[in-house]
Amino acid sequence: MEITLENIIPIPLKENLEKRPSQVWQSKVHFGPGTKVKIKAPSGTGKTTLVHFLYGLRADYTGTLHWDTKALNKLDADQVARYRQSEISVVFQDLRLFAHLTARENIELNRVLQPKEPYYPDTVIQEMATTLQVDHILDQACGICSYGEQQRVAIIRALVQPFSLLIMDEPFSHLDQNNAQKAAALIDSECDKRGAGLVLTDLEEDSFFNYNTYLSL
Ligand SMILES: Nc1ncnc2c1ncn2[C@@H]1O[C@H](COP(=O)(O)OP(=O)(O)OP(=O)(O)O)[C@@H](O)[C@H]1O
Repeated sequence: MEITLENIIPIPLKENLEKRPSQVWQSKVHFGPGTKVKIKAPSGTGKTTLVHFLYGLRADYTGTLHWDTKALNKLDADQVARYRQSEISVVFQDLRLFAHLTARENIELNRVLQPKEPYYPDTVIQEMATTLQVDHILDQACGICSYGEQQRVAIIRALVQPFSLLIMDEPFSHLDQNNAQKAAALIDSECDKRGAGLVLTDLEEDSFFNYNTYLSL
């Protein structure tokens, strides 16, 4: 899928935006397959706001946001659900895991929520968890996992479904360099396997991916 933003202004940030330039807000921007985009911006400039707009969770903006050729606000609930099942995957900054479900159950929900076959067999959960060193907490409730463990579970959850665009909001904020490197390598390989695009927001620069584009907010 392609996401196109045209002249988007978040209503809560409108006054601030009049004081500073941005390469995303009040511009025309495309996100789509095959392109890795890094959005580096200081705290409070709207990274999470942007991710919520892109995923269709918030619409308190002016301007237009298209998923492929349709304005997001013209898609019905079924169409939005289908995109989220098979085209767009996300790692939220606040992760949005179910605290009372185990790590495996959280991941499994995403894996099986497919109209046809799951993209991957369930054995892939164990493989990815071993790669990211969270296999020992797979059967533990997410609510009692450390934030860094939960972050890796949320990353795996995003990777077990099909997608052509992966959006991640500060996905490595609680990972040490070694674990962030492993997670990035797994993400990179899963994106390349699907020919998918990546949009990653963060406070700092990183060398985890070969970004095609860098944008400021
Ligand atoms: N639903 C909302 N309604 C009104 N204002 C909001 C809403 N969500 C966020 N804001 C405000 O918009 C600004 C940007 O918030 P946002 O969480 O998008 O920033 P961020 O760049 O992700 O920050 P951080 O790096 O600290 O996570 C903040 O000043 C915040 O208070």
